[in-house]
Amino acid sequence: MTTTATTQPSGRPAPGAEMLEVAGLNKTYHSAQGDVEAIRDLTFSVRAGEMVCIVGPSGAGKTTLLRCLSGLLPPSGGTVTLEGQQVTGPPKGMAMVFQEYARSLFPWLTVAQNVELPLKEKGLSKSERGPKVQEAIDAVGLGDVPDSYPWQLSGGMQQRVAIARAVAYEPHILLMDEPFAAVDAQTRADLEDLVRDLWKRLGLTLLFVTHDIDESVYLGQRVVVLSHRPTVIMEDVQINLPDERDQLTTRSDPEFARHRKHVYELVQKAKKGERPDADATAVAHRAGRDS
Ligand SMILES: Nc1ncnc2c1ncn2[C@@H]1O[C@H](COP(=O)(O)OP(=O)(O)OP(=O)(O)O)[C@@H](O)[C@H]1O
Repeated sequence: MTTTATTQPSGRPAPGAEMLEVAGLNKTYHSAQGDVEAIRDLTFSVRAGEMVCIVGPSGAGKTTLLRCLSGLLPPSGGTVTLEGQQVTGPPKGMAMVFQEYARSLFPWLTVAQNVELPLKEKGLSKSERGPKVQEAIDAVGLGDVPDSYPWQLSGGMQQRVAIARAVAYEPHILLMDEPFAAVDAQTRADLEDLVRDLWKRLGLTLLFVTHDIDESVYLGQRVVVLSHRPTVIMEDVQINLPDERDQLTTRSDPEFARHRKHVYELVQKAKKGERPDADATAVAHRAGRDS
């Protein structure tokens, strides 16, 4: 499919333009212990400015998927296309935030230096970097600790640094891999609101992987539910909640409860090994053919 890439002054595609296209993606790991088919046949797309969450049972292949999307792992088949270009290595317009903030920040660099590093690698001059670093640190509420070292900060604050670093880079798409799994519940709620706020204010395109069903419904405009391994899509669920969300009102909205129930049931089915109808039929055909 071709991209109708009308771009904005920032170089990002205009909202609604095609951003990420995953077509027939599959991934099988080969090892001495045998082959592991992690991803079978994934097709979905993300438009510029969308917030898409991905949930699925443990071991479904979420990390494998993100690694294929970010060009860190070659797929066994199918394609990943970002802004019309096939992904064959880490793409320039992509940033990632991982669960393990402690490992992703450099302990010998200050908050500001951690945020600045990718901008140096991008080739920006010192005078260009300064305001972008300040803006990103302010945006995540760490404006008063630019000279602290990561190990002087709480877990939630460290994850804010990782988010600031990703945002300062001005990625066209931001991938987040269970970014709040290691922080306490209150901090997690604050960080969820921070991500929604940054997404809206900065016009980010976000792909957010989580184990947490409530979190996926609270954050996402869509929730893509993955089946058990080998992974296919169980359902791509549209979340019809207002764009203005907050922890109290949104989570007590009957529509939130309805979506939550639906996604929960899908994940339970996935855990039991149920598959979407089309794939189950294909598996039955394959079994019949092979017997
Ligand atoms: N390097 C590897 N070699 C062989 N198998 C692997 C490798 N990495 C992952 N797998 C297998 O691929 C499947 C998917 O793993 P993956 O880590 O992508 O799942 P996940 O959904 O991210 O899991 P979790 O939610 O528990 O983090 C699992 O069965 C896993 O054991």
